[in-house]
Amino acid sequence: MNAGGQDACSLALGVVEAARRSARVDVVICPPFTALAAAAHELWESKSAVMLGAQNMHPEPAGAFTGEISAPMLKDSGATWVILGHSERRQIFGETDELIARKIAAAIRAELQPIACVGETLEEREAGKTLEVVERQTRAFLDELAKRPGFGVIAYEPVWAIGTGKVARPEDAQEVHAMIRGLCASVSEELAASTRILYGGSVKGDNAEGLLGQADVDGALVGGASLDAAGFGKIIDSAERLADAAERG
Ligand SMILES: O=C[C@H](O)COP(=O)(O)O
Repeated sequence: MNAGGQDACSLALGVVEAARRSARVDVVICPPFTALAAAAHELWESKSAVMLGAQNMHPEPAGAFTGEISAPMLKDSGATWVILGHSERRQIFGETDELIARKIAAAIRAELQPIACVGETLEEREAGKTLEVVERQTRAFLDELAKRPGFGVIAYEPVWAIGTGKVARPEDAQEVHAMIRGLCASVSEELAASTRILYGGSVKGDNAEGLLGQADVDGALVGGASLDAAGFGKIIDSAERLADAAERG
């Protein structure tokens, strides 16, 4: 519930400018529902390659679900992506693995690209259960992602790192990302090769390169730092530098 209305439009335009410096990085902005249509208009007017996503949706396409937003409604607003299973949805609103899998299936059916989130709490990490928890959460929706390899992405967001300023060490993020990649490979090599796995949790301009430089970290899901276009631009620049270096070998 940040940057609604006009804030979202000026922020979107700031991101559009920052993204123009990058030729290789895919950028998606996910404003609140109420700002989707206005942000879509700004992106269209500016002829930007920046894409638009929402932060949640209901699994049913229509019906008596007062106050909910469906995949077709998001598409009408101009969104082509949707974040699903964010830890705040799991923790505050009690969303289960099963419900999140239904939402992911519904998004794919509606041609919306899901950003499927997983991640352990501090308690689970301290109990040594990180890999077990993330594996359970990932397995719950993997068959849905496998129906369209490369269409959806997975975001690993340790709950203790979200909005806290406590970023995961790059090697710790890599360990979890490698496990998720392995789960994808257990379904198919195509799924493993084509699924982008993002890291989220206190990503900022000054720590992005270390995280994005890990073998299985393909991108970032950015919260707080995305509320400032200049700061977000530094993350895009880091990704661009790494992509450039990879291309040059
Ligand atoms: O939705 C964004 C992620 O939860 C990360 O948030 P953060 O970058 O503020 O830690």
